[in-house]
Amino acid sequence: MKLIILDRDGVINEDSDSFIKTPDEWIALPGSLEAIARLTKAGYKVVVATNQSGLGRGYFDIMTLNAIHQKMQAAVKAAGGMIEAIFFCPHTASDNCDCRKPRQGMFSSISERYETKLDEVPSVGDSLRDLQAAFLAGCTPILVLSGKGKQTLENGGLPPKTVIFDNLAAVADHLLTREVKTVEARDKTSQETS
Ligand SMILES: O=P(O)(O)OC[C@@H](O)[C@H]1O[C@@H](OP(=O)(O)O)[C@@H](O)[C@@H](O)[C@@H]1O
Ligand SMILES: [Mg+2]
Ligand SMILES: [Zn+2]
Repeated sequence: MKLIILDRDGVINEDSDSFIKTPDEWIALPGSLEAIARLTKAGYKVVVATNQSGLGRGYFDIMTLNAIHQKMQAAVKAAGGMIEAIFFCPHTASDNCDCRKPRQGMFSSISERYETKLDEVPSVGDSLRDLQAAFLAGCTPILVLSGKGKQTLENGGLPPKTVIFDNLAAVADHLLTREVKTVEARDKTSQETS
């Protein structure tokens, strides 16, 4: 199974220091919807894992979060892609839950849901906690420089194996080009041995 795990704010859509509190505040980042469509068409299952402490803080309620995600799903579908599932942590840091990144609770849930280990699964984020949760879950941490990504890079301390791309479109380019090269290499090898 080809799986990719995406952080939401700062990767798919613009982030805000005052949180994304309404559907109107949800604005897709340039190229992100098309990137999800390309990954979908290439056979990737696209899953979102997002910290949404705004719920626990009372900045918005679950109906509003669902409306934000309906808008995101409609935008992705209109671009020709699909988000298979959205996992979110509603808690604040003081709740000390297991699902808030950098803890890996959401990643364990994804592994259970899809009955697959997450070794080397690409996991894209703009915050250090996204990368830490991904690394702990055995994924390949991918930092994008959109959202808080540039600040995350400047702050340093990235987990081992982290790879860095400008944005989600560049991540899709990399993953899909790598696949073509793999196929070409396989074809070349099979031609040489035939
Ligand atoms: O990037 P993802 O995980 O999709 O979502 C991040 C949001 O839940 C919010 O997370 C908050 O962090 P705290 O929860 O206050 O530490 C802040 O960083 C906000 O700017 C941000 O919008
Ligand atoms: Mg983020
Ligand atoms: Zn949680």
